[in-house]
Amino acid sequence: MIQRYHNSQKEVKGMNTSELREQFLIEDLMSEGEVKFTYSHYDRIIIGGAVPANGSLALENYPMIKADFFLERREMGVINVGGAGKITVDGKVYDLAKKDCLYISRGCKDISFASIDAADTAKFYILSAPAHKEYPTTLMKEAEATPVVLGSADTSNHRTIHKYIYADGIQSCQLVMGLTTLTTGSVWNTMPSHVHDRRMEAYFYFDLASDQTIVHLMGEPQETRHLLVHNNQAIISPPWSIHSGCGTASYSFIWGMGGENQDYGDMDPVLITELK
Ligand SMILES: O=C[C@H](O)[C@@H](O)CC(=O)C(=O)O
Ligand SMILES: [Zn+2]
Repeated sequence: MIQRYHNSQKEVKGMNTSELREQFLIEDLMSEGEVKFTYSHYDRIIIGGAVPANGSLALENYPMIKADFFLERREMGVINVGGAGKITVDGKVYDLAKKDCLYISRGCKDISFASIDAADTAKFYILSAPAHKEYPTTLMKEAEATPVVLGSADTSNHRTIHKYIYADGIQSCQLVMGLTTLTTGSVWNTMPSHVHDRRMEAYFYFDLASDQTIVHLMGEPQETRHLLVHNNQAIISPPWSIHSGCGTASYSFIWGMGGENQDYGDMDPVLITELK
């Protein structure tokens, strides 16, 4: 498990490309046969990926969290972005097709990830946040999440948002999670952009062609920086930072948050004309 500490706005203004990437980009997340985690000190979110191939991968305990087991004091959200897979939670098996989401309760001990077909592996994107109580482990299929369509072709940001874990969806202590898919030809996400000082956010980009890229914008609204992000990579967005991106082709991404509230609409919008 890799650890990433906080950075102040002032510090970030002075960073060069590699410093920004070291702090805010997670490049190596989905690796066949492995489970990988990054512990971010923004709201103590753990960001991870599990790609089981032949045989299942167990969720192990990590000395860094000083717990008896991973979810002793934590909750977890998982979304599959690959082929069909299954997650076993204390003996109960949940089937996750692509874009299905599983919330796993605090207190669950034996968790393992598996693919149905080793030639078309599942790719599980994982977020975990500290949790003060148990909420039921709940599976939500993509079709069960009410889609919200935003943007338009005129502004190249036509996209569909699926909300899974949030105040009006799967119940959790603090985790918020969902995914957004751009319509072919649309390339802009989260524009107009926003900040939410009450919550950090992480984006995980997927379904981007391997020879394409996304110019991800971060930073204070009047002090933006960019990260060139490739398929299956994640970014960490501090609470004071915008998080928005423009792809060289269409793509999807998982957004997830931890912090003060689970109100999806808690965003302080930034006018496009005020961005610098
Ligand atoms: O706080 C919410 C998040 O930034 C995302 O849900 C935004 C998003 O998916 C989009 O506009 O496409
Ligand atoms: Zn946001």
